[in-house]
Amino acid sequence: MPPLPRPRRIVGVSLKMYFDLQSTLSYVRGVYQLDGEAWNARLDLFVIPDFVTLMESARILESSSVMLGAQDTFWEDKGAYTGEVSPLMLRQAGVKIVELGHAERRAQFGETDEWVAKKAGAAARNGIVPLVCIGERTHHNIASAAVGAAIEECKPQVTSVLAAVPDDVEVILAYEPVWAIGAAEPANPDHVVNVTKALRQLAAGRKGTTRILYGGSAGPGTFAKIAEGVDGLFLGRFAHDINNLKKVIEEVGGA
Ligand SMILES: O=C(CO)COP(=O)(O)O
Repeated sequence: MPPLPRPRRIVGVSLKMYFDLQSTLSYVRGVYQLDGEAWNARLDLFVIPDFVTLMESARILESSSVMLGAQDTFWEDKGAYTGEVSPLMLRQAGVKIVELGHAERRAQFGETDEWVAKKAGAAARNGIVPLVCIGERTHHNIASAAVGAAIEECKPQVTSVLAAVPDDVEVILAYEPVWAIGAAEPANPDHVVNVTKALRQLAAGRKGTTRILYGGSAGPGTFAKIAEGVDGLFLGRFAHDINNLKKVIEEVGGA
């Protein structure tokens, strides 16, 4: 099969719950300053702060191309759902991307593929790009077995989401092997390339853009080794130093 044309590259960071209010806003201001770098590198840049700082973050990023993301959403727009966050309101607040099904949410808050798919549908319905995190929980020692097992585990995570969103909307899939999150180093590059190539085939027939990111202890030096399989990186801790985010933007633009 001929290789599929590749979409525009994209780099972003989720702050999870690492920062307080002031440090979150100062980080978002730092990302705003990198808008020009991202433009020069011809890639999209996004930042995902917590819910509390979303409105203020939207104001900071207003005059830039940096895309604002949220860390989750509920699947209904309105109603008696105490404590949940509406995708309609996220869109009204300026959110362009919503992260769904992160491994931490799946493990600690019981997120299922079914919920993630419903949330992805709700995001798409509201004109927000779903960024769906997928990945296998355990790592097999034998490389060939590890690839096959990872693909098998990721497949239902992907297909349930693709079935829940219209074919012509953009979807971002973040391949984040659970065992590589919060680790010292990212997953083995061959493993990432082999798994993401297979995941790309699952979305091959879609009319909408599907971009595939890698996440899990990613930082400067990660992208070049896996560029064959992915369209960018989803960063965590190693982007807390904003200079690392700058380096990654340059690397992803240059690779
Ligand atoms: O989970 C991640 C991004 O969503 C990755 O986090 P770390 O890069 O801190 O491992």
